[in-house]
Amino acid sequence: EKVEITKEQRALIKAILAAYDRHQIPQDVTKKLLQEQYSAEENFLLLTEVATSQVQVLVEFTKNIPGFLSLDREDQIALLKGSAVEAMFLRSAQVLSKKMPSGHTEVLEERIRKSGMSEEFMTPMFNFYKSIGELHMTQEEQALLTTITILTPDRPYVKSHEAVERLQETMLNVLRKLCVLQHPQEPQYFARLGRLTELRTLHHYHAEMLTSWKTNDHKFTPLLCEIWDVQ
Ligand SMILES: CC(C)c1onc(-c2c(Cl)cccc2Cl)c1COc1ccc2cc(-c3cccc(C(=O)O)c3)sc2c1
Repeated sequence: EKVEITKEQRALIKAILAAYDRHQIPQDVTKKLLQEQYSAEENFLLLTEVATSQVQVLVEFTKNIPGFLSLDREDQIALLKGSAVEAMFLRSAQVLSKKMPSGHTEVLEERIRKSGMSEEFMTPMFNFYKSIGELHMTQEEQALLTTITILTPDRPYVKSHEAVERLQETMLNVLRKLCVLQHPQEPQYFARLGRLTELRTLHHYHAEMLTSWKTNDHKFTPLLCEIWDVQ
């Protein structure tokens, strides 16, 4: 049967896309990735700076997700803490899969590979980046996928599970229709997007990455310590 996007769903896509485009890491932060010299310390510091800026951007973006601010306040925090790593994998994946004209791709890959991270995380991380690159997501799909990741009901300490689930379901319905309309040649496309739940295993790896950095006495910013419960 014909897939129709309703007026409300179109308004939802417009609001989420506008928020996604409006909240970006400032140029002066991302420009440093291109300029500063290379060393494990410098790379780690730059990645920490960009990640911190990305969290600030993520908080602003999340506040513009229709319905998010009407959730219980503690649940809003729990959703942000629970999804930050996954949202940042998605964002850095856009950069690494040459989706961004900014020319950061090679530089970012180099700095991530040489940031003092244990080798064992490189393979799963760059496999994920490769699978994202092969999806050729549109801007709307990226924005909606980030929104759906943030609105995952089963994060630690979320109390009103149903309220979050209802919001996420609304967004999933829109994304499902978008995928059919924007990738008619690939009926499995939405299912492939769903397989990004491998994001969760990356989240698990990331917790170990943080520990390995910490044991090597790497410092994080107060915001990252708060959102990742480190220190
Ligand atoms: C604290 C730090 C050492 C760290 O710990 N774990 C991770 C991580 C790593 Cl490695 C990989 C995945 C996820 C995480 Cl969370 C990080 C670095 O995380 C980030 C987070 C966001 C972004 C956005 C970027 C970016 C570049 C150019 C342009 C743009 C743009 O949006 O224009 C964005 S780079 C970048 C690096």
